[in-house]
Amino acid sequence: MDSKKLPETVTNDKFTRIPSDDLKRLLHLAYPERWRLTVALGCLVVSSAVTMSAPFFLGRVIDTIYMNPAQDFSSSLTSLCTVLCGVFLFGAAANTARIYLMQSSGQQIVRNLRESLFSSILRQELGFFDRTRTGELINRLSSDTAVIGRSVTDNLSDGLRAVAQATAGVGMMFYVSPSLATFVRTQDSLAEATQLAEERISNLRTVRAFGKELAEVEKYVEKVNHVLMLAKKEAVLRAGFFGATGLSGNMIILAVLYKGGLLMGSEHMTVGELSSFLMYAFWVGVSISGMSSFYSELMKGFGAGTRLWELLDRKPEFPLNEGVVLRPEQLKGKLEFRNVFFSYPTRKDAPIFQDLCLCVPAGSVMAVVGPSGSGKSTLVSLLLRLYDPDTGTITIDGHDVRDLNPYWLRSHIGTVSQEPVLFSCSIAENIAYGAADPSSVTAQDIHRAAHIANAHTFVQSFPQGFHTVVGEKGVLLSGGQKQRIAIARALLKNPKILLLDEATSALDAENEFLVQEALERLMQGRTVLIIAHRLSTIQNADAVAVLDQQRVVEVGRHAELLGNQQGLFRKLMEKQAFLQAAHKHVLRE
Ligand SMILES: Nc1ncnc2c1ncn2[C@@H]1O[C@H](COP(=O)(O)OP(=O)(O)OP(=O)(O)O)[C@@H](O)[C@H]1O
Repeated sequence: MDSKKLPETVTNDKFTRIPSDDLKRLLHLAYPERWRLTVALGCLVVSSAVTMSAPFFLGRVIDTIYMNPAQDFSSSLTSLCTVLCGVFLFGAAANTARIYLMQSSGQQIVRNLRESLFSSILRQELGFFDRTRTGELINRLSSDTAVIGRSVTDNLSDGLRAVAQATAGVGMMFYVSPSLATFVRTQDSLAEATQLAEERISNLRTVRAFGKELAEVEKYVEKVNHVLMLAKKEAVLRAGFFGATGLSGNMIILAVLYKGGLLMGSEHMTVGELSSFLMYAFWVGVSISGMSSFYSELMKGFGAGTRLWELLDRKPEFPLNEGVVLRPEQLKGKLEFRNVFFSYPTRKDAPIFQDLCLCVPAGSVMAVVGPSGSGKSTLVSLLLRLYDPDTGTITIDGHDVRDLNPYWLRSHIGTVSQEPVLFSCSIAENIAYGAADPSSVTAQDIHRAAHIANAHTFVQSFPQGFHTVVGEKGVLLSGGQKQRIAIARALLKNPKILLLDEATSALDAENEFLVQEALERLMQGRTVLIIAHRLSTIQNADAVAVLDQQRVVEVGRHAELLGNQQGLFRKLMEKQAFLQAAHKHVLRE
């Protein structure tokens, strides 16, 4: 059968059958908590036994009252009730302990799951993040993990109790399968809505700048309406199902009363026996609905699990911490791109580089220029091994970066980008982030780096100095200030190789001078690849590489390249000079 034609059936099938591998994985998660869970199960047995014996003993109590109306039954009633009271207290204590143990181990399992999931997410190659939405990952981390945690503990214990209390009614469980498929889809659309909200909130400045709040609210409303529609469908199915089970429970009790009444009339049954029977019938009803909701909860667990396992098991395309580590004296910093062909994994049909070659001698400064979109930033990503070339090699001192340990590689490459990303913590912590071991960085190290990066004065002028918290992505700082913090961070890393992306945004003259001076200090004694926008940077570089048509079309010193009348570099410079002149002209008017 062609399974492609039946997506719905396939989805339903996936969630109505209990996949044995998934069951194993769920149980495996619970393994570290086995002792606590075993004690909890013991408590469950005790409390269930007490619960199940209650109707029997309560029947006895009723019989004691009704069967001996003439005699004095108060002493036997008192002793029976005292014993029962003790038994119920014991049962309640066991139940309390069970709930506590189940909940705490559930939380522990959720915690462990979140830890491994987060580390698995952070290990993935960048291409994975190009394809996967942030909101979806956040949803996996927060809600799916909690669903799974509940399904291995709370639900498992409730479920076991339900199974123990009623062996009948297994068939009823399968009633719920349609509502399960609906549930899984509800979760997915919720993830979509969350993703939209997350992206817009984190980029609120852009939303506000374009005055798009209302439009964004409309988009979000559309998504949550979809969630609501699915949730309503689920509610109808649930309502129908639980309404039906409630009705069947009542019908059972009515039938028992009718038949029991007749039996009592013919003196085949005592009133106590009938009461016990009724209570048992009631319990069977409760247990059946308990079992069905257990089944649906467990299925939710499997649904969430399937998505989580995928993420947990996903092997990153390249390793994080394996490969060759060079000795410090082996690392000189010579960079070479040899016949590199590259396209981004999400856009394989759009080649960025075709047969690109470029060599940067150790300790030299190479400025890269080229039209927008020519791949300047991509060169940086390839050197950092955020992506691998499709063919060709990239080497550092003759070693293919694919053979080098990516951790080691990145720890010897410093980067400062146009819009440096700072974390929402203090300035001191942001600077220390550059060091291999931030906890060993002293306040003096931070102050020294800030001095060299021309950041010390402005940081000290803040009331809280280096303890000032910079806000999400550093929004509380100006562009030039962020750059200088990023330079201080790169200084603490002390890398052999520097990859710089010069800011295009116009800084005021003083800020520009301070950033420029800090950058020059940072560049000293290192191999530098700089995406250059300023004429002074291009003029001072040891060589300039011009990117165009998916390759390096010209390399040479600034003066040499300008000498080539037909060259792209000259054209680019003329255009820039023209633009600058036009800009000045506009300003003067
Ligand atoms: N993560 C990505 N996934 C898919 N395509 C990408 C990705 N990043 C960049 N691109 C594409 O690759 C091409 C080169 O981008 P890149 O950022 O390297 O150019 P650039 O020369 O640095 O541009 P600019 O000067 O405008 O910053 C562009 O067409 C861009 O759309």
